[in-house]
Amino acid sequence: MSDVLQNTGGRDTGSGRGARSTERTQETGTARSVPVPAAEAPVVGTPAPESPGAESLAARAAALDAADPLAKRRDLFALDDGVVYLDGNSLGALPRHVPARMAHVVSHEWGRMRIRSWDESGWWTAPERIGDRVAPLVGAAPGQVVVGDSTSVNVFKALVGAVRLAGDDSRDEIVVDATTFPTDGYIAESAARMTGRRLVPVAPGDVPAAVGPRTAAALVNHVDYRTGRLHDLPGITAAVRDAGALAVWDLCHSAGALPVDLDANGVDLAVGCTYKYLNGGPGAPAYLYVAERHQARFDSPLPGWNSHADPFAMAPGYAAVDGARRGRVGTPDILSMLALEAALDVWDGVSVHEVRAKSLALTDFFLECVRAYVPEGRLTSLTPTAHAERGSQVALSCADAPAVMARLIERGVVGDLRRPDVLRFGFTPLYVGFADAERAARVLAEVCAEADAEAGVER
Ligand SMILES: Cc1ncc(COP(=O)(O)O)c(C=O)c1O
Ligand SMILES: Nc1c(O)cccc1C(=O)C[C@H](N)C(=O)O
Repeated sequence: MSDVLQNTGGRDTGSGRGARSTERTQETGTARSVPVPAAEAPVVGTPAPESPGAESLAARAAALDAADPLAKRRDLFALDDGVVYLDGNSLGALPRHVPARMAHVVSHEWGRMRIRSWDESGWWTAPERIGDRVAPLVGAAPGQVVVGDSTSVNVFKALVGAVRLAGDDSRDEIVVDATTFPTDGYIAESAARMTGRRLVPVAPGDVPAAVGPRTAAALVNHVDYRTGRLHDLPGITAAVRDAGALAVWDLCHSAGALPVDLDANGVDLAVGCTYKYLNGGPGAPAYLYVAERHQARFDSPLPGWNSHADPFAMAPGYAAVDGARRGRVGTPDILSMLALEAALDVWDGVSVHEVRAKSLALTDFFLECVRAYVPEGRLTSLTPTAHAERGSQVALSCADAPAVMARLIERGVVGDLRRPDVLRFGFTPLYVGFADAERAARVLAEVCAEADAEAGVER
């Protein structure tokens, strides 16, 4: 391979790691064994002379940043100048204005208004109001997205709801993305058992061939959390629907990073989190999309009182409310929900297409810098080079990934580790710039060289 990086295009590297068994041993976003970076830990400020081409790449980065229409958005976020934050695909950064907004919510709406806030501060309608703020970011017309609960819980609602919408008992299979983030796989397995269906795990690319008259629903991740591979949402959705089944998408790693176009692609149901590219904060509520055409028949497996047509009647029998609100369950987590609502302000005036263009330029440039700085064969890229197959993260693998990520974080380049050997770098176009990408690659090269020197490896 002539490339400095070997590229496995996001496919299994053949190292004997079954996707499932690896995924079941995931650690928290920043590997627990990795020291938390000091907020002020500086990154090397000037190009290291020994890095080939560093000066020209640094100059190119400066020019790209100067021409970047989104560059100013970074000022909206609380970030440390000396740190390159490439972990927004695990936890998005804090928009600066959120603490003051939350101080008002806590001291005034909760502290002074107390119970009146359910009506007068708009708490009761927050799930659907904020759903309508998320909707344009995922290409949905208003009235189809409701915010609340975790992604895991919404996967359950969406998948069981999809099987019920499919109706026909002869549709006795649920197809699931075999490379999925584990929670979706666990819940799909449970949903299959509960609904008396057989679970059929297949790679996303094989879903069109796997669906047929026996398929009730297919659950697929839009972007693979480990490799950063972007799956073909339009093509897979069309194949699933042509088979008479329902397409359910997990958008955790795509919403806020690239256009999703749920309505235009005829997606049936979708879920996603808001704490990654949407910057809603740790544990921010997730969302559920139910296409309008399905809403009247959507039969939630969690019919709590918040989705009752007349919740305050407190009637013993359940009667579902109309619309996206049917996806609600119980009392929403108002503080997290209002933090998310405030955080979404950073999207005002931003086009998702502009974000996508910058995301691709950033990941291209990062890969170019890694190729220039890191000796050939030291790292293997798991992220596809084709734009049509790439999300907004770069995943690089090497045998000593845990030690490499620990050193990177010590030096202020914050990515994360997915055991056993994946270094993940998330590029969040609203606050990551080209100079960040160049610095991250340069520090990565230094760290790899140090680790090699200590291990007595010559390249
Ligand atoms: C693709 C995907 N789905 C689901 C989840 C988990 O969702 P939650 O823990 O918020 O329920 C994550 C990340 O945590 C994820 O990356
Ligand atoms: N949700 C997380 C958490 O509560 C702690 C640490 C990490 C996370 C994550 O979101 C992990 C993430 N979904 C991933 O892609 O690996």
